[in-house]
Amino acid sequence: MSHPPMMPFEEALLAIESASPCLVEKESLPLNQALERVLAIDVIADINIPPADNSAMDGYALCSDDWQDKRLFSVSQRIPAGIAPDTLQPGTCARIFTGAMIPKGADTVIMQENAHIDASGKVSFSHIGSKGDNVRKAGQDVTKGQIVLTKGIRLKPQHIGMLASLGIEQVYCYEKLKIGILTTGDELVPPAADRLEIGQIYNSNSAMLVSLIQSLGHSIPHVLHAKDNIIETENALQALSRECDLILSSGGVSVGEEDHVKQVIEQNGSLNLWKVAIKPGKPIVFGRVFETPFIGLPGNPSSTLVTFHWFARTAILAHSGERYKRPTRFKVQTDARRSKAIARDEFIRASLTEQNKAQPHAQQSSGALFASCVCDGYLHIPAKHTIEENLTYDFYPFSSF
Ligand SMILES: Nc1nc2c(c(=O)[nH]1)N[C@H]1C(S)=C(S)[C@@H](COP(=O)(O)OP(=O)(O)OC[C@H]3O[C@@H](n4cnc5c(N)ncnc54)[C@H](O)[C@@H]3O)O[C@H]1N2
Ligand code: MOO
Repeated sequence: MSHPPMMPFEEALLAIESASPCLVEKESLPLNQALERVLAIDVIADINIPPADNSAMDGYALCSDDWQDKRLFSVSQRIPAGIAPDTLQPGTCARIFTGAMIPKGADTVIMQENAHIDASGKVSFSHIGSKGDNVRKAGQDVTKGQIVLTKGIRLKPQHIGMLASLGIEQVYCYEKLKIGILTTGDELVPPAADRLEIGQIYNSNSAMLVSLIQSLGHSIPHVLHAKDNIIETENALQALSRECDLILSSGGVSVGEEDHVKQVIEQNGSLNLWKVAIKPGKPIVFGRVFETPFIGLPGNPSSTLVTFHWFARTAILAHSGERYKRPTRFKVQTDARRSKAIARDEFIRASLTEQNKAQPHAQQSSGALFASCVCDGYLHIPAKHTIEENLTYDFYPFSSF
């Protein structure tokens, strides 16, 4: 029996990165609801930040050319933050406070720790530093007309702060994606079931997929489960397609006659991707069913996790308008050795030692989820590579996803 060639990991990833159009519209949100939402427009500054030259210190503003050692200055005005100062009288200084506007005619602020006030209230300065010291120039942070935040970023607290400092209180974000989840399998019962009958296991992928999607900030209108038959699978996919922007499933995508997801997609949509050279997680379906974009992940829980991290997450980011960046990685060595090279890119669940070496967990079965609970991330062994102590490999911490 001949087997179709597997699709290389990198090729599958590129295909998903380039073929996932944005599926959602923009909505306007007040800043207090915009945290972790995806920005739908470029934000251009229509003011300078700071708007005017201002003092970085509590002290005295003067014209640096007027300074001489021991020269006495009279204090011609007092400038707290929030008021418009007068032009500085030549040869004088102004008492000034942090954040207050620098008066015209002054170019430098001397902090009060370096000022000496005599009995008559005149001030001299032991040293002045350089011209411009302690003056925060208008626009030094952001210049009017500058693109400050770009479309596609996920808004973090510092972005919200920046928007507020531009005077923006409503911002356009992409709507959340509505993602439907389908798990499949006769052997699965919900974790709430009292006890397992012979042959049964708890449905762990359902809760795991829900939380993976929650961690990306999207909504999950429906979570369904179908027994291993065409009718239930088809009904569930049809129901999900009515209310969701995207459907994610686990299980039923292998080659056995009990694997119905693939068949239902073939009859009611289209398949784009099939058998990726990745371990764990070879069988993946990427296509459309009843007009709705669909990603079918393998049912083995570790395969579900790995293929979610690499493929579903990538597609979800793109479909939700979020700019995609490959997960952060760093180079590590490993104590492990393996002279045999395999044809698939491997994502080995591994811990980092104090010497920053990756130590693979002993149990790497695609059905075994425990390793990913006690490890730090994935050690990536590219296809056709052996594992050797003196070579370096990419390590992807789970927090990168
Ligand atoms: N003859 C072949 N058999 C298999 C192949 C193959 O190429 N030829 N590929 C294997 C690989 S690799 C994987 S991965 C699985 C993928 O199978 P499916 O995605 O069709 O998943 P199922 O068969 O439905 O289940 C696999 C496994 O995972 C357990 N499972 C499924 N759903 C859940 C869930 N929601 N929660 C917890 N556990 C779940 C299920 O009980 C099975 O043990 O196919 C191999 N076979
Ligand atoms: O790679 Mo499969 O995904 O071995 O379980």
